Amino acid sequence: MSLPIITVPKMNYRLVEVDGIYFPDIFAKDPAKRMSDIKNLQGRNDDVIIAAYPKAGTHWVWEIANMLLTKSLEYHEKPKEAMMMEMVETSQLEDLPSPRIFNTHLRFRHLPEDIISRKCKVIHVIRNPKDMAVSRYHHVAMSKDSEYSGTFHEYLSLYFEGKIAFGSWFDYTQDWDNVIEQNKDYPIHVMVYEDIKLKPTEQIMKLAEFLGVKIDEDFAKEVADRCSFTKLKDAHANHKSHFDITKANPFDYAFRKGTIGDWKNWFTVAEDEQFDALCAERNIRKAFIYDLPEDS
Ligand SMILES: Nc1ncnc2c1ncn2[C@@H]1O[C@H](COP(=O)(O)OS(=O)(=O)O)[C@@H](OP(=O)(O)O)[C@H]1O
Repeated sequence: MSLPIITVPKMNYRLVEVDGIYFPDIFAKDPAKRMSDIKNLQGRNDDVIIAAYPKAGTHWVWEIANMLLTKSLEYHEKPKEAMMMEMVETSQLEDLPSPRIFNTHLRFRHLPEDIISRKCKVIHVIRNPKDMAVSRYHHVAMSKDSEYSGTFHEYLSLYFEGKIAFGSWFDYTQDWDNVIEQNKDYPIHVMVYEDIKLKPTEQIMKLAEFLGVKIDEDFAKEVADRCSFTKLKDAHANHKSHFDITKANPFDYAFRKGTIGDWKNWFTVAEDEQFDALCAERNIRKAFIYDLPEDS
């Protein structure tokens, strides 16, 4: 069966529509098979999944979770397979040592059935969607996979329409919101990028509790420090192999700026209003649209 394919203007890769999301055709020759292989992946009770829309801070949370689960402040060279579970053959995921921490941009319904039936812990990371739009634009403009040659404003139109990898932020957010609402007995811990940024120790303590890891506040402080933007960026500069896919500085898009509210430097007033109107139209809950107070 041939799947709908979308060619995105000024973007190197094409998007294949599989089960309601747009899958970049560079990740897999047969995206439908990849999605079905993921569904069939054998789980382990201590698997952890970090699920987030692109640019929510997935890799940051991965480092924090890894330090907590291993109770170590060492930087772990992230296995390529842990980058995004949908980016690699599932056979590579099977061999990873425990505890496996998988990153994904997929929806809850796409996750491995065995992992879900074991009630493995899921961390759902959210971030101000306007900042994610800016961050994603830089990613696609810098990555040699996408080599996006449009302007920020052209990209933002695609973002509003959802014609981008993994689909619309509005759909993604509503989908996860419904899942959390309807599966109250499933262990899903929501982390807000801005909260981690502003109160890292508190957020790390809460994550440790969710993961069932006993730590004291001093350890949480040390994890926060080791995972600060500057230190993580430096650490990853030494682990080049995972981020060597860009044509410019290979680390610029993975650890670009790490700030709250950069969208104000990029959105026009009209775009800001359009985005807010779409949020209202789609009944997106305020909790998903973090913003800085006016006077900050
Ligand atoms: N330690 C720390 N502190 C604050 N911010 C951080 C940190 N680490 C990563 N980042 C920022 O997170 C953005 C990348 O998000 P993801 O890891 O989810 O990207 S991806 O979807 O996996 O490509 C990207 O955001 P922008 O800087 O706004 O582009 C990264 O810089």
